[in-house]
Amino acid sequence: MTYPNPLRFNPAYSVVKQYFVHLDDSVPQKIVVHKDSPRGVHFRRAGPRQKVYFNSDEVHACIVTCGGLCPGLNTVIREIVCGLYHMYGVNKILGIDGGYRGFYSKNTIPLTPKVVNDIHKRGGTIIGTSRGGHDTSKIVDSIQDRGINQVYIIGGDGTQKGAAVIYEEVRRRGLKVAVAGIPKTIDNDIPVIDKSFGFDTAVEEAQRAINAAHVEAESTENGVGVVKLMGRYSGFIAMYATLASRDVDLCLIPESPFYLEGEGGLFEFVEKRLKESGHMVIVIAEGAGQELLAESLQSADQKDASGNKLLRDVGLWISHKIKEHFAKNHKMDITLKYIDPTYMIRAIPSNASDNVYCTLLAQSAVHGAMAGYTGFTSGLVNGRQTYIPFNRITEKQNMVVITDRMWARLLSSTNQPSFLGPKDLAEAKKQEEHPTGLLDGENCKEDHQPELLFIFEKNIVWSKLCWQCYLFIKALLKQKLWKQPYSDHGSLLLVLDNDFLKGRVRTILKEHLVGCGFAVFRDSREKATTT
Ligand SMILES: Nc1ncnc2c1ncn2[C@@H]1O[C@H](COP(=O)(O)OP(=O)(O)OP(=O)(O)O)[C@@H](O)[C@H]1O
Ligand SMILES: O=P(O)(O)OC[C@H]1O[C@](O)(CO)[C@@H](O)[C@@H]1O
Ligand SMILES: [Mg+2]
Repeated sequence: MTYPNPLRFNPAYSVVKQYFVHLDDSVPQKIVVHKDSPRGVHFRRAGPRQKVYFNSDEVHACIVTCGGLCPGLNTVIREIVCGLYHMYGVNKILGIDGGYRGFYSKNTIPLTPKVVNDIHKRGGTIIGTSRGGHDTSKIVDSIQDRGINQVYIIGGDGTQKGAAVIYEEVRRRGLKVAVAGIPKTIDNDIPVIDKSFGFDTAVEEAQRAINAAHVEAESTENGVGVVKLMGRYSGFIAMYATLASRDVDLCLIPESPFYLEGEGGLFEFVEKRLKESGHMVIVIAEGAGQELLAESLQSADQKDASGNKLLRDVGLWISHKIKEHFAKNHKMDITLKYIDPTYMIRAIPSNASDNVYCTLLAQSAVHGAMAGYTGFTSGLVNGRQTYIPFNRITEKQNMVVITDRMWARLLSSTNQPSFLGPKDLAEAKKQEEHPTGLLDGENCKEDHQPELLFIFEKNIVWSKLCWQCYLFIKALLKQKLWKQPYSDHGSLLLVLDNDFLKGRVRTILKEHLVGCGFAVFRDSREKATTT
């Protein structure tokens, strides 16, 4: 059963030409394609439909926010409530208190346009958030018992995985419930979408910390300012904040391994830059260099309630290491100031452009749910609002591709080392002279014909590698993280003791190495597999 969309009588919208989105409208995921390449994945274009699946009176909606804070959460809540109320005449809207566990352990919070009127001016989330506590069957019981038929779930990669499970359970029970996600990630680590809401605000706020570090550094002789920014596995905030600032001399992100000692190392660069300019600023993403920390601090791995690895403070660690190096070698007297603005950056309200972005995401989610779509995340793809199936959002992580132009821009703006040795650079040059045509890491999955290859110790087929894998393996070799042997195959085996690195390695294995045709051993007893 469908109903005419009540928006057709809305004076604000009824004058818009072609206000309703055609059912067949779609948005391509890849916007730059070659002449003869296939059309690729397309997503449904978001927006109001001629017909809606829910009669406004029967809608009972709820909103939940999960995971860490992000600027704009309150704006999204506000705009879902106002969108449902003003555009569709829905007035039964509940806030779920404190994340997923709130479905079954807390009272709900009634939400009206009046309650949410001013909340976009505040940071945080008025309905609270949490990690852990995802009990699918209790959550869906609660949805069923309360008669909820639209569930709006705002959160990061973990939350969207949780939303996908809720959607499956709702389907299994045959309930008439729309499950809609809104992607939230200050780290910008959700794939497919152009960028996440709150990201611009975070980058803007990071400028204040970088400015402070710069002022401190340039006011003393050999002043070093270190700023730690968020970015568990993806260094986007650090990269964009660095590019925006122009005062940063060195940006370190999880995707680009580095080392401290010796030729081409970090200490050498710091010394050089201090000699040249008398001061320097280092921006470091919290997930950068975790493998180096793990080597020097042998403490047990800890996890948060959602199972995310708790990171060690890399900012504190690197500050200590730099001070220790210069003190030990009596090289020069330095003054180092460490600034950790991480929580300040995510606890603020969203800026003007993020507010508009949040409004579009929220309204798109509302239009989608009202039209009867479910199991989707509302997201901006190539500048267009779309509905993205959960599995596309949860299957991989968005990471900085260090062979993309953006990272190259950063390297050229900071003039920092790439942390590749002379031999690596010679290899890299060779690759440039005989390119495989796969300079964009993203392409390697599709363009390489997978064939079963083992990684032999001295015989890695470099020409088969995409740029990302090339740099990655080189960095691992340098850090001696490949361990011999898996003798019956004569192949190298990657043995990593540290959980964090395993996570990163797994992502790169999945995204790139397998795409480049490598066989991957899951553990020493398993057979090689190309999946
Ligand atoms: N695989 C999963 N299946 C079901 N629920 C999950 C899964 N992963 C995470 N969750 C749930 O999603 C919620 C949020 O997860 P998490 O704490 O990892 O934050 P997130 O959504 O990834 O956001 P952030 O950007 O802050 O990391 C938690 O309540 C957690 O229990
Ligand atoms: O201290 P919390 O709340 O667990 O959040 C820390 C993590 O959350 C994030 O901000 C993602 O939301 C990461 O950048 C960071 O590692
Ligand atoms: Mg997450």
